[in-house]
Amino acid sequence: MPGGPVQTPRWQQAYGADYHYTGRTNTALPVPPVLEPLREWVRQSIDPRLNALLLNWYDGPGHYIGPHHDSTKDMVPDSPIVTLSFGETRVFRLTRGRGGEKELRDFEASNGVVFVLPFATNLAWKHAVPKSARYCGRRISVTLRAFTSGGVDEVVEEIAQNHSTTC
Ligand SMILES: O=C(O)CCC(=O)C(=O)O
Ligand SMILES: [Fe+2]
Repeated sequence: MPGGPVQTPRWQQAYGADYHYTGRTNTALPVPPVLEPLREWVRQSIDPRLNALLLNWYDGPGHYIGPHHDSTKDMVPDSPIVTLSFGETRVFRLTRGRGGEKELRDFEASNGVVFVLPFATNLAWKHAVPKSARYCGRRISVTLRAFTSGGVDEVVEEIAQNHSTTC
């Protein structure tokens, strides 16, 4: 159904800035306090421009994300995509090319691991978190991206304005 709800084989929620992917939008909620320390740590340790969060929950063998490039619409040029992994260990897979020419790199996304995907790598390689019958637990990934507009600061500003009183 064009523009209507679509099944996603995992749970997903954006915070701070709407997240666009494959023609769809995940509408953002304000960043909850529980995620602020993660956002701050990533901004201080990796890149202060990272302003938007996306959470993915993978529950059991049926949940996955297929090979894709992250959309760079509204993304700050040359900013990295950072992924924090929590819970069940999964494979984070990079692929490039097709058929016999296909290159594949698997990384272990275990609890507490941080991946930094440079902007150019996202353009050159697809990434995926494949499904497997051996998964029985839950993995939560927190990804951070830098968007030129609609970032966390604007959301915070908007909330402040909506809740400001004149008296
Ligand atoms: O869960 C992950 O590690 C990857 C998530 C992802 O690729 C995405 O949200 O675009
Ligand atoms: Fe992605």
